[in-house]
Amino acid sequence: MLSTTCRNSSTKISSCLRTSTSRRWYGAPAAIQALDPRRDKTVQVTHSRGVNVIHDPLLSKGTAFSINERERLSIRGLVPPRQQEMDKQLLRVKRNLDACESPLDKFIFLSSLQDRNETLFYKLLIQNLEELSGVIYTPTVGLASQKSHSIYRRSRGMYFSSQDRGAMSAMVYNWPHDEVDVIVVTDGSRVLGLGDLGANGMQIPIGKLSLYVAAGGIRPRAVLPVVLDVGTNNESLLNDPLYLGMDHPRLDGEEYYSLVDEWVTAVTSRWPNALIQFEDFKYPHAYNLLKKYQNRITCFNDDIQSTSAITLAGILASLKARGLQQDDLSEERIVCVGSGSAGVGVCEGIIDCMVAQGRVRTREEAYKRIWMVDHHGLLGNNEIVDDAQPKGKRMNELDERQSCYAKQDMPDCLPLDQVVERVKPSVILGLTGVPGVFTEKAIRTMAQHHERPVVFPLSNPDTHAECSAEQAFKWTDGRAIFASGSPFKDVDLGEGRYGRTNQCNNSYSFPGLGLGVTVSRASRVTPNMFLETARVIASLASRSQLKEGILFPGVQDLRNVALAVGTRVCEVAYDEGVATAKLKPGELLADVVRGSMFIPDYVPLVHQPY
Ligand SMILES: O=C([O-])CC(=O)C(=O)O
Ligand SMILES: [Mg+2]
Repeated sequence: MLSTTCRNSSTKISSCLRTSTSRRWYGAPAAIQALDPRRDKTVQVTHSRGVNVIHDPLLSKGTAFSINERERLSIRGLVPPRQQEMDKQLLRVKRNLDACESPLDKFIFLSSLQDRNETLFYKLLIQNLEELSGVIYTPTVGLASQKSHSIYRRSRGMYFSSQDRGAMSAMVYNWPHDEVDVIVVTDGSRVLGLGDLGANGMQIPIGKLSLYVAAGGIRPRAVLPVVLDVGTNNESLLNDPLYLGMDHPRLDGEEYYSLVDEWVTAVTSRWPNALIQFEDFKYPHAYNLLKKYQNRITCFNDDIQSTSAITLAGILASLKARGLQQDDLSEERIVCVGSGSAGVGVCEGIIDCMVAQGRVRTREEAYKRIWMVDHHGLLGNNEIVDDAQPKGKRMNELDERQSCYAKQDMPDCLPLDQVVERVKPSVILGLTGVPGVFTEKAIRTMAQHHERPVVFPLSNPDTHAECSAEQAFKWTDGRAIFASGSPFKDVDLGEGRYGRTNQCNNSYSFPGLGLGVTVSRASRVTPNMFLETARVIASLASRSQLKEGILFPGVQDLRNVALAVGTRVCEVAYDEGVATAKLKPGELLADVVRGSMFIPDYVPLVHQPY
């Protein structure tokens, strides 16, 4: 467990790392260092020349090629004569970006920059992470996904579709890079809270992987965004002549699972060490795939597991903010609205934590602390007659994961307002994808019973949040502890007081997780990695920040958060015996992790003939 004594977020993160690594040290993984020319800041070697260098976003320096490089790489005369360093380039791209009128224009501009010059793109992104994560990631990436087929410029990543059956093990060799550390894959069936967007879902893996690089320090050439295009049930996309995905309804059942299986076999045969992140798969496919693969390959599901880690971190931090014991979650009364992959995943993480804290004896006891509500109402007992809903309406739809939460002493399908009235929850979580589901009545009722009600509308993008920050603070007289999946501005409460908003998004958890898994070359992603991720993040805000309702460091600090999480995940990997990177004694683990993080600086580019 990391230190909880530090004060401000950046000193806190670094001293947490010291505390963490003082327990043990590991040597630098020589094999890993040797793979990346950027880590030791020496040179980058390429077989390419001329326009192939200028047009390769991983090699291109735009106008920053030196005279020497221009000569040796045969690009003399192919770029303007003046050599311009990165600071000037940054000035130009930032000005152009600021001139874009809409967030979608900014998205298109940044995608084009990423396609021209990844080093510059990542420098700009890291320097402006808070502002730009809202463009390349939620909320704007949601709009960009909806419009992806009409704003399409250039392909990024790989598509595997229903017409590629039998060809996938060959297709994976079409990807130009032998080293792939992280793959983010979606079938586009539940893109954020926006539903089925088919092949347009590609923008999500691209955005996630941009954060893997910017925050998690994974190398740009070692990431692979993937869409499994199994069709779409989105009629308006199917009828749109510009749509770029397969024009048939979604495959399901055996047809679906065998296609995913062919893909998993193909990618793991070419890149056996890569971490696979399943993203935005609809329930129950998300769970079925996780169950099938989590003990076979290095993989996890972002919406189930890393959303769970950050939400747990938020609840743990809120305990401290409310002057309660962080190591006792079992006194909380939690209403979770949403029973899909994220809802169930978040609740499982909370249950795991309650059990790990040793305050409940069994999981059954822990389930009693969570009331789950779906679009029908409470998951309750359909034997208890309630006029509000016809008896037996929904119970048989629940699977074994959801039915653990069904309350035997309350009527099934009880509406949210009545659930809140009866339960008097301290925490309400929204994972529905349905905007406005948190009613004024429900939140006001919470505020009557709790000094600081914890209100987390977590659905993305912001237009799909269960309530806005403004509503949460208005309905609680400014007393809410508020966190949302997508960013909301702090709310001016008057008289110099502000309602502080937190972004409780898995972007706080997955980059560090991927970093730790990559550096340790963990063969499995284990439940403890998520629990420890939550604990690390929950320990990062200072006492005074917590008092104000600030639960996490800001988005601008995501790189430091990833470093703290990555270090802890590495430790867990070695402790649990799943790490496979061969380490020699000599360095602190935190230094190894920090030293492995990609930094977007130009290094001399050297041509090497084949
Ligand atoms: O992408 C995000 O912002 C968080 C996430 O995984 C989701 O909402 O599906
Ligand atoms: Mg997601």
